[in-house]
Parts: sequence; structure tokens; C-alpha cells
Amino acid sequence: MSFSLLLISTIFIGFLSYYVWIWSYWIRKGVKGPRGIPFSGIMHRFQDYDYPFWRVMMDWTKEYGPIYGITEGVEKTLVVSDPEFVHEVFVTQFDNFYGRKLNPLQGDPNKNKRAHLVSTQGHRWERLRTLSSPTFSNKNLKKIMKTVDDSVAELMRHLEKGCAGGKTVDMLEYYQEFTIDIIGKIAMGQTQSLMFENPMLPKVKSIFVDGRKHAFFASAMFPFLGAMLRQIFSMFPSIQPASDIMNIIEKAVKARIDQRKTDEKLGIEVSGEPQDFIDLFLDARADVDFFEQEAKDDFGKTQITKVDKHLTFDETVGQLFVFLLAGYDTTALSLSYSSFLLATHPEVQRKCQEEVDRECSDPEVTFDHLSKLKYMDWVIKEALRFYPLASIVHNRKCMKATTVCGVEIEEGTNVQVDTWTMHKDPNIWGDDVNEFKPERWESGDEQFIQKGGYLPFGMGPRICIGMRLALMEEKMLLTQILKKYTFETTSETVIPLKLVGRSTTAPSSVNLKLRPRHSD
Ligand code: HEM
Repeated sequence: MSFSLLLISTIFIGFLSYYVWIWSYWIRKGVKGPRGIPFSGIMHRFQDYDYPFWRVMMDWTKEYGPIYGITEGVEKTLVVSDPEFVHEVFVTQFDNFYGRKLNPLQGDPNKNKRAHLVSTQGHRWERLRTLSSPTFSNKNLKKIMKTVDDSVAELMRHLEKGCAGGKTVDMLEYYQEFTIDIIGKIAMGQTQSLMFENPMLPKVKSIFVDGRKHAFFASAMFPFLGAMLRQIFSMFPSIQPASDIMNIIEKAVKARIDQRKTDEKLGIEVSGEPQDFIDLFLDARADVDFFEQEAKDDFGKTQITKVDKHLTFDETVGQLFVFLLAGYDTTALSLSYSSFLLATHPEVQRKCQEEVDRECSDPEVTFDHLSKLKYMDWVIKEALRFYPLASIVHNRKCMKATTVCGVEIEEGTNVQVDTWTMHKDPNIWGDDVNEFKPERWESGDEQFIQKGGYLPFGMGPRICIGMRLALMEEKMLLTQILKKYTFETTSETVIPLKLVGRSTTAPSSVNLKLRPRHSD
């Protein structure tokens, strides 16, 4: 046998052995679970758009119980649906689980200069979170309200036309136009509503609908491919909607910086009031002492070489990009599920309308009005219990070996929550778990949230930062719709909803009729 043949055979056997070693991780640990096949693990089972990953996990949970192990390419993951375990990982032991499960295609969270809140970890995440949190303060949300209100009015005009003559409309499409309109105006420099002609929508939709399925799959098995593909995508933005969107945001941020410089040169007095998220991020600053203090702690591996109290240009672009992705689809889906459940539960809808009539009789809806819409709040919460649409991100990476509820977890292991099982667990919710019952929220959230059994927005220090904005948008729009219309199902409504998706979980459609209330 020639030397080169021997070398090739040795490399090949070494390569195979490496993948068999990873694949057999849970077998060696004595943890039960579906085994899949070397290289892919079980990842090929998570690729079906019509039978989303969470359905597969629910099936496995029935077979293997509340804690089991899977391998996903080179990643090892514990799938859990035990609330105590989840609470321990997300809240109590956050210091050991401060990272997220990432695909190499998302870049190295410690090196990627455009890394954002969703992907960063340790000190870098903490710094971004501190700088971004004020964006969602009451003061800033109140400023954004005017923008949201304009989009509500614009959507109502479109709805009026769309549902004229008792026509059935797909509410999902309307809600997507609504949420992209708002996020376009607050995060991308869009100056006016572009509903039903927004060039951004097809680009953003394509990320959620087809994603980069094959690229993600290949990168999870062969991480070096992730870095190569990222490079290729950034060179050819037209084949990769995410890079294309990033370029548009980059131009918007540059334009704002230039405008500020020009105003300064011309001595134009600027009000100092931020117009949108771009302004808020350009002006964001944090107390330097805070970071110097934190840098001394043993929290996170990210090396801080320079303590910067401002967001860099690239961080600003990265943040705006993630706000667009995280804020558009999720909020539109949450609105769609609530509307569907209202249409299929007329008694609940009637109570919601009574509340709206009582608390929001003025044409203008204010921040204070929204805080009085308690029943609507329960409706949205209960809809998110039924459909925890963002469950794919309910995960953490173990950054320091530890033991959780008696299970030893090695550094680098992921914990993925099987949220759909937990949200339908009679031990947590009672025997009426399958009933859509907003009243179950009457005694407050704490009983469910503290136990770790409810997490549509996640849990602990990394809980969704945009939650309050999402709820504000949803309540403002639902208020105006319910004042004017009653949702009804028609022969075109798919019941039960057909749920699809690879990242977030979407209904295939939410076809409803909007009956004008003056005809009641
Ligand atoms: C109904 C609407 C929404 C749902 C269901 C949702 C859900 C989630 C979930 C489950 C997480 C992960 C939390 C965790 O790991 O514990 C998350 C994180 C995040 N969300 Fe949302 N989200 C929504 C709306 C928004 C909006 C409107 C924005 C911004 C405009 C946003 C921005 C983010 C960001 C930046 C993170 C990462 C937070 C961090 O790691 O520090 N989300 N969201």
C-alpha cells in the first residue's frame, strides 16, 4: 500500500471515528433518547416544514420522558420538559447557562463584529443588553406609540377595503404588513407606511419560510462550512436575503450619521428627541464604571480588551437587524393566533369587546388605556400558551459544567426546552389544559412563570427584550379591530390550524370574516 493511500485511509478512519464518537455521546452517558445516525444525529428529523421540529420533540417526549438526549450534527443536546429543570437552567443557574445554542452559520459570537443580542454571550451580551434595554422603557415606548398608531390607522383602512362585502381575509397577511411597517419605521429609517408594497417584506419572509435550510443543516454537521458559507453569502448579498437586509440597514444608519453631521455643520438645532431606534442606539451609552466592575467578575469567557460605553457602528447595524427579525414575525403570529382563538370562542371575544368598549371609548388609545385591558392581556397570554410560536429559541448552552436536578451536564451541552409539551401539561395547568380559557390568568402570571412551566417570551435575564413593544402593538391594533368588527370563521377557515415552520411556528393561513359591529 502506498504511503498516500495509507495516509488517506488513516484520515478517513479518524474522521469517521470522530463522528461516531460524537453520535454515541448519550449512549456512553447512559441517557436515553432517539439516536438518529452518525454525522446528522437526529437533525434530518427536524427538517420537515409541515411536521415542525416541536411536534417531533413532543412525540419523543412521550416515548422517552421529560429529560432525554439527542445529537444534532456535532452538538449534544438535552431535551427537557420538566419545569423545575427549566427554571433552574434559565433562572437559578443562569451563570452556568448564559449562552444560546448557535449554528456556525450565525458566526462566532465572540468575534463577529455584527454579533447581536440573540447570539452574543457573557460580557458582550451583558453590555449589549444594558445598552439596548432603555429602548423599551415606558418613556421610549410612549414615543413609539405615535408610529404604531399611524400603522394601526393605515391597516384599518386596508382591512376595511379587504373585508368589504363580507369577504374572507387572511389575517396573517394583514398582520405581517402591520408589523413590518412598524419595525421598518422604528428600526430601518422608513419614513412612511408602505403597506402592501413594502419591498422589505418578501426578503424578510424568505428568511422565515425557507430559511437557509440546507446551509444550516450542512454547517451543523461540518462547522468549518458555516464560516465559508458566511463569507460567500456576504460577497453575494443577492443570494442571501439576510446580507441584503443588513446592507439596507447599514445604509440607513450611515444616512442618519451623515444627516447629524450636516445638521451640526449648518448649526441646525436638533431637538435631542430620538426619532426611532436608530437614534436611540446611536445615542445609547452606559456607565463605564459598570463595565469595568463587571470585567473583574468571573462571568463569561469573552475577553474585554476595550471597555466601550457606546455601541459601535457594526453593533448598531447588528442590533437593528435582530430587532427586525425578532420583532416582525413573532408579533404578527401572536396576533394571528389570538384572532383565530377569538373567532372560535365567541364568548371570549364578546368579553374582550365589552372591555374595549368600556376602557377605550375615546377614539385615541393611550398608554394608560392599554394598561386597563386586563382581559385582552389574558387572551394574548392564553393564545401564546396554546401556540408558543418561538419555542425554537427556548434553549441555553452550558458554559460551565454543573449538575441540574441531579443530572450532570458537561460544558458545551445544550438544553432545549420542549415547550409545547409543558404548555399542554395537565400537571401544570390542570385538567382543563386543552381549553382556551383566558380566566386562568386571573390570579396573576407568577404561579406559572415562577414554576418554569410557561415561557413564550423565554425566562430569566435573557427573556425577550421586545415583549412590551410586542404587547403594545398587539393591544393597540386589536382594540381598534374589536371596536369595529367581530371576527368570525368561514368555510375557508382551516380548523384546527395547520401549523408549519422551521424556525418560528406559523399557521398556514388564518382566514376570517370581519363582521361590522354596527350590524349586531
Ligand atoms: C409576540 C412577540 C414575541 C415573542 C413571542 C418573542 C419571543 C422571544 C423569545 C422566546 C426569546 C428568547 C428568550 C430566552 O431565551 O429566554 C426572545 C428573545 C429576544 N427577542 Fe423576542 N419575541 C417577540 C417580540 C419581539 C420584539 C417585538 C422584539 C424587538 C423589536 C424582540 C426582540 C428580541 C431580542 C433582541 C431577543 C434576544 C434577547 C437576549 O438574548 O437578551 N422580540 N423573544
